[in-house]
Amino acid sequence: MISIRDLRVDYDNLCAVSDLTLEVGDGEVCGLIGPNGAGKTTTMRTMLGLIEPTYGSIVIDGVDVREFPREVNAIVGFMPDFPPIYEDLLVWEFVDLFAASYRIPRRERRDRVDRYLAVVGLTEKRNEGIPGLSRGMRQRLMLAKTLIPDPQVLLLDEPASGVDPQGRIDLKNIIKQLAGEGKTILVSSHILSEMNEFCTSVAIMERGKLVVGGRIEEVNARIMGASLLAVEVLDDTAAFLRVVAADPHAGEPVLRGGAYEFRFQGKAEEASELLARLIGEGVRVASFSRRKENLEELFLKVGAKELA
Ligand SMILES: Nc1ncnc2c1ncn2[C@@H]1O[C@H](COP(=O)(O)OP(=O)(O)OP(=O)(O)O)[C@@H](O)[C@H]1O
Repeated sequence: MISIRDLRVDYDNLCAVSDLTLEVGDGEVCGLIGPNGAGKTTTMRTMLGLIEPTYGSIVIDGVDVREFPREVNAIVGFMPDFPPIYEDLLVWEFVDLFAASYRIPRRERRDRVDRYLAVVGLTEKRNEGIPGLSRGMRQRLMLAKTLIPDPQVLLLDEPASGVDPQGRIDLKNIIKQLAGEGKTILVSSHILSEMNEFCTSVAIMERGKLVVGGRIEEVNARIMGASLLAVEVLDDTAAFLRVVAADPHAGEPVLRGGAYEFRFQGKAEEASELLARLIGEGVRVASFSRRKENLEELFLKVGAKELA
């Protein structure tokens, strides 16, 4: 469990994180999302006790980071965005090196190394050299290394950055599996498209501040509305606009690429009733589609300050 309260972090004159309150429970994957410079890395480094906060508290699994930074290090596994990697080792040797640094006895090490290579899907690469690994495989190797001490909490800083699409799917599945085992995971990204598939909650940061946060469904319901409707009408736009304006679930239509788009807070049945009313009023509907808004659109909106 991660619990951050009223966190503020300053670098000299720059406030990198301000008023950040965030909770991530066991078995949860929280997506820490924001553009470059939003404060994601600073937040993670502060959670590790590497940066002293100006004020606020961070408690991880009941341990206060400020008071007991060493204890926190035993609970948290951190994977930086571009971690150093020793090129002249074999895959298993790299993980074994870290197992040795955690003083895991030699006889237990082999099992431990093989277990985590299997978790990250690198068993087949066990005896290969690191230079031959793709960026995605390197990230998985770093994850195996991070998992060696069996941390309850994982902080993954942009793990998918520079990774190809298949590599991202692999990472996503591994993260899901780890959450399924009850780990608490905070994963940062500025690429949103795949985050909504495996995160249980999101915290969207912009210039050090949390702009929106909460469980994915709540964020969907609160901010994005249930769905987005796109309707293409042939002629009678006035009648169309009148019917939509009278619908309690519909937001204001905006003409985009020949179709009117608007947020719709109702269910599928209510969307279907709206379509029936439009047709009943003589509006010639050429197309009518309803889709869920995804996080990427939310992020664009957040960036565009539409939520103010
Ligand atoms: N060591 C430092 N000294 C001074 N300013 C810093 C330092 N590290 C980061 N910053 C500044 O703090 C702000 C937050 O940076 P941070 O790296 O936490 O953002 P981020 O969301 O992780 O971005 P990125 O995706 O680029 O890593 C930025 O304005 C950055 O320039």
